[in-house]
Amino acid sequence: MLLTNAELVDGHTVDCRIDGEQIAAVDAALDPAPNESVIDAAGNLLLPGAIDAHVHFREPGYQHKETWTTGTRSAAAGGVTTVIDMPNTSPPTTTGEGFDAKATVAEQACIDYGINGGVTGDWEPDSLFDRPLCALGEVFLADSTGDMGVASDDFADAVDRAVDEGVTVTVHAEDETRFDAAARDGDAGGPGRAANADLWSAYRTAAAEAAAVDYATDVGQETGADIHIAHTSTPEGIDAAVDGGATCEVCPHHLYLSRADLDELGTHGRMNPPLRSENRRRAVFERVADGTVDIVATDHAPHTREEKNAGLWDAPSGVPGVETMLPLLLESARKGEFTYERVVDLVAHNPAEIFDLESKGRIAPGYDADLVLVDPDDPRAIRGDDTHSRCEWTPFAGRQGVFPELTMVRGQVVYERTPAGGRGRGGDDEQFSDIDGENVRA
Ligand SMILES: NC(=O)N[C@@H](CC(=O)O)C(=O)O
Ligand SMILES: [Zn+2]
Ligand SMILES: [Zn+2]
Repeated sequence: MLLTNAELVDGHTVDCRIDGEQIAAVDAALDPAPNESVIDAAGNLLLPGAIDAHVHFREPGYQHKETWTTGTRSAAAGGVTTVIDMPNTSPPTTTGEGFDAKATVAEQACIDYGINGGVTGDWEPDSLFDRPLCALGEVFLADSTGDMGVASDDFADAVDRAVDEGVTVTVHAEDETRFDAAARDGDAGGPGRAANADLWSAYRTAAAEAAAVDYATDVGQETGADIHIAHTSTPEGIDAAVDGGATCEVCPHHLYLSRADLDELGTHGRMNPPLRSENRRRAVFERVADGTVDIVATDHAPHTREEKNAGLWDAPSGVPGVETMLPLLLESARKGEFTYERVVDLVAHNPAEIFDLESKGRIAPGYDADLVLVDPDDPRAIRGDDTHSRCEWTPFAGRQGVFPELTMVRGQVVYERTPAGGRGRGGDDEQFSDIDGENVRA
């Protein structure tokens, strides 16, 4: 197959030949071979498929929130060709058996994936490390969805083990002892007392993040482990990660939303770590734009609308995001808030490097043909009803995103939007193919 006249983020216009699952050649002009199928990509930007290094696809255990089928379709429609799935499912991915249960359902994936191993007081590292794990984590230094918070000793032991096994440790860094209990208990959300969603941000303090990042990076430096700090939400947390020799990620919700949005979002804006002040959001944005932050990943954490509509203290934490990450970043690039090269670093080059996805993340001969075509000048409104996640809502409703025209995984078109039926999203003009996603470690 030949993609012709595609523009790369460095401004070059190229033809790209795909042979089977890999990119065979990238050149200014390639002649189609007899019988070679040709896709004219003139006017489109050609990007490496995005790697979302932090998703919760909920299966096994919580299929009413998301499944591997709905989660990976949502990913494909958003230009994500590889995901790394987190262990807080049921059973949790903390034993060999737990891993196998997830590996079986993950075969429904229509994009490629990695499966992480989780750590709890009673995890079974021996059987777990027998399996083709992508990384360890997220290891929860504070409770979040799934109540998998670990004690410090267990964390340190797990990091030791990860060093022996040569895997990266992704850390959920919040220190519960630094939460502001008064913010919670001052408005316990009891009968008749509506708890304001902003109290979640007041409760799970910014200081709790920086303290936990310091702790995790200390353990990392003592052991020589590769520590990756998940979903950093504050400039202090990012700077602590960098100072401590760790890599870090920022989620779209901490880039584009702040406490100022909570009036509108209500409990749908509750996640861990929580939304921060507009000042902190801007400082986080700067660190993403200037390259301080290594990756953007979504922490795609779907819950049903019904679940999210419970009172503040009862609603589960987490927001979906796998489908809107690349579109939001491309819209920022379109508006000049950062460069297209930066976008590709954040969602392709850097995650591939951090998580040792050797055949992924680049448009070059020999790499997997995980590719996305977008019309960079055609943003659309984001709507919950248009997304393909089972939860069918998004905290980014009303914002603009630049969505893929076509997404390809290892040379197979998995998602395509055809202009024929008018170019609205979510209509008959979208097509998915049920290709067989593969475990990146298997
Ligand atoms: N981020 C969240 O608020 N929730 C995540 C868990 C997590 O990443 O902490 C979830 O699985 O729901
Ligand atoms: Zn987390
Ligand atoms: Zn998470």
